[in-house]
Amino acid sequence: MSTAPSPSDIPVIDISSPSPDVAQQVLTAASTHGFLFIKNDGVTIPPADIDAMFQLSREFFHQPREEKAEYAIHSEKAGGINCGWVSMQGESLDPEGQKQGDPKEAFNISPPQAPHNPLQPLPPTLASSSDLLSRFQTACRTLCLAILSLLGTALQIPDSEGGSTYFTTRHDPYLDPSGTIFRMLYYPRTVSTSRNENGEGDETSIRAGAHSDYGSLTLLFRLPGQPGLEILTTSQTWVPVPVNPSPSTLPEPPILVNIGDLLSFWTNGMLKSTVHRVTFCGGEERYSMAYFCHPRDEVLLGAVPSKVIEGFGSKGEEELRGQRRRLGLDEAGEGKGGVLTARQHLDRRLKVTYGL
Ligand SMILES: O=C(O)CCC(=O)C(=O)O
Ligand SMILES: [Fe+2]
Repeated sequence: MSTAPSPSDIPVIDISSPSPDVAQQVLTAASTHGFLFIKNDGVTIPPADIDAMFQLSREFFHQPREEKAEYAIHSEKAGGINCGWVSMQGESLDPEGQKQGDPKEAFNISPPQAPHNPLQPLPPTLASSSDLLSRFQTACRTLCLAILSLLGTALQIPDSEGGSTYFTTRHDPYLDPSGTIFRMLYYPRTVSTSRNENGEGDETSIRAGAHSDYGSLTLLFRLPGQPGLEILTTSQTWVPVPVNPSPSTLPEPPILVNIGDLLSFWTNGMLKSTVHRVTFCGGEERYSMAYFCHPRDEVLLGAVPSKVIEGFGSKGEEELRGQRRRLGLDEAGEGKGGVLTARQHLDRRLKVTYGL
């Protein structure tokens, strides 16, 4: 009897010497867990920059509310549709499962290297570290492209269709705008007191509601001693994902990567866009950072030309059905048959999240 994969099986993959074997390891993790750890090589995303980014995040979120509110998301000063500051309870990642929005704050920053994006005005605390911010986002992008290239290799996309560059060329922000966004997250210290009749915490014990990510890949940075992230396994149980799965051998926490909805659609459900959430787990203040990598807006999410995906066949259907349910696509009768563009998919998700 096969057992459901558990987060303790999420592999730590060293991609510093890319090879077909490494590519296969990435594909296997992406199609069983939808999550994988990438060993931090100390160069692509220097640990010192990760530390400096967390320090910057602390400084920013600890400022008085007015300083942040000036750049509130959807305000004129925010600088773009999904940019700027999200206040406590300003966002609901699981609108059906939660009465209130998530008890967290966020600040969304658009890519620095996209010439067609209007320059996003940043609050002084962040603007004074704009070099660090740009460098960090560029490094995140480099890592995402390396992973996308490995996926192209493992899926054996024919060279005539772009081979290992199939995904990377579709992510080039110089050609078109994209939904790529970098997000700093702050979960203030809060005491969860609500219990239901079974003694279980209700939705107030949730810091970020159950959701899957919207883009193609997400890089997630967390801090040791700040747990809370959980993934929903195929046996429908919530299991924590450690910050560092092998602290004795890895001095630096590896970088957590998860597959988003777009890559799942694109691969006919072979890659898993796994549902995850953040729980209180002690209720101390918590910081995290997420780099949401998206393809260019106009990219069509039709089938990727891959014999590997064809061979996977209908096994991805359940994954796709779950996604459609989460997105309300079946109920609305939307999106059936037609191939969505990356932007259409993102707009749909943002509408639900922010009630736009
Ligand atoms: O804070 C975390 O650990 C996860 C956040 C997350 O899943 C998200 O923002 O999409
Ligand atoms: Fe997420």
